[in-house]
Amino acid sequence: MPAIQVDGLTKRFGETVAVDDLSFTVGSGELFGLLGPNGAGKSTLINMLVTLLRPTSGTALVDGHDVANETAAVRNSIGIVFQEQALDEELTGAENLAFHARLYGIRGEKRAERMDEILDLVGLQEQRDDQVSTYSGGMKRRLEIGRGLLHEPAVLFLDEPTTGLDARTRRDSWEYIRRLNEEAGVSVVLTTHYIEEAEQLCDRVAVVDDGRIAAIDSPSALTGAIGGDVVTLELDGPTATLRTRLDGEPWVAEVADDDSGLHVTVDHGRQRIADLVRLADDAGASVAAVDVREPNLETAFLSLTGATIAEREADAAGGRAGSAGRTDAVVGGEADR
Ligand SMILES: Nc1ncnc2c1ncn2[C@@H]1O[C@H](COP(=O)(O)OP(=O)(O)OP(=O)(O)O)[C@@H](O)[C@H]1O
Repeated sequence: MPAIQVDGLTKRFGETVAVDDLSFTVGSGELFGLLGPNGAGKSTLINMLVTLLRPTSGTALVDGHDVANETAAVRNSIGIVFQEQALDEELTGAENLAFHARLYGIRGEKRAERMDEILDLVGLQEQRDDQVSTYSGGMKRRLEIGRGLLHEPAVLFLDEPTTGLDARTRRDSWEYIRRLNEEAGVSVVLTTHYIEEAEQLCDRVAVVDDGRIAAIDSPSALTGAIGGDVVTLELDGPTATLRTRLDGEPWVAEVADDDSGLHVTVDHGRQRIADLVRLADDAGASVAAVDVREPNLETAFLSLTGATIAEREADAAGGRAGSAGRTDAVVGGEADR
């Protein structure tokens, strides 16, 4: 049984289509990422999957349970870590876990055992009796992740799990997330707007843009699909002859030009620089500068959506400033239906 099966899932807020007719499957045991800029619809999607928002249309099964009418079963099958921290800072790490375990009806010896396992898994055994207010940002995040795993959920949802952490702590967090995915055997669905996080951590990534999935595949397949490196030649002199010559070269996959220069797509860009400079010389154009961009998820995102994540976020910030319509209380009124 897949961890998640989504069919035609849609969520509208008035005129805004936050999630637009999505269909995809997350395999059991998979570490699955939703990558997209702020405002792409990732949180809305997650909130429907964890039963905090009712879909406008479409269906979603989590661990085989329907999010629209098997709310309790879905909630028992999942762990959630939200963007905003939700720990009691006055309590110790162990007390935070114990409180949560009680909520889930985990009692007696079982509770002590499970807490021990979790504290080992997230590397907080030594600090279990320290007050959470003394924890670093990374430790707090690990405690929250551990808490989400206490009741042995089939699927763990992490909404922007490393936002606000410094680069080093972010990398450490990836280690823990990978470990719990492997050791605890839990399927993980995380949202991120960090390209590197999706690339380094996820088995498969859905590129989400404007409520839709632009592509879904492993990071290497997504980057491979753009095909080759892009060598940009900044040129002095006419470029028409050079363009024609390049079009005739079997090792050149594509040529495009704009104000910044001639963009030549080739395999192994660095090894082709000498050839490109020679061809330019022969064609009467001299090369003022060369730049090589090797494909990564950032360039894949760009080629799939026509903009970088940063550009999309700037657009969204502009749009948001202009509309006062958004209510941030995503669960408002819908949580306890
Ligand atoms: N409760 C709401 N009421 C009205 N509009 C909403 C609501 N929640 C989200 N939206 C809109 O739906 C779109 C998707 O938002 P969503 O929060 O899901 O994006 P996101 O990718 O998760 O970004 P973020 O990381 O900022 O949460 C945005 O245009 C947003 O303004």
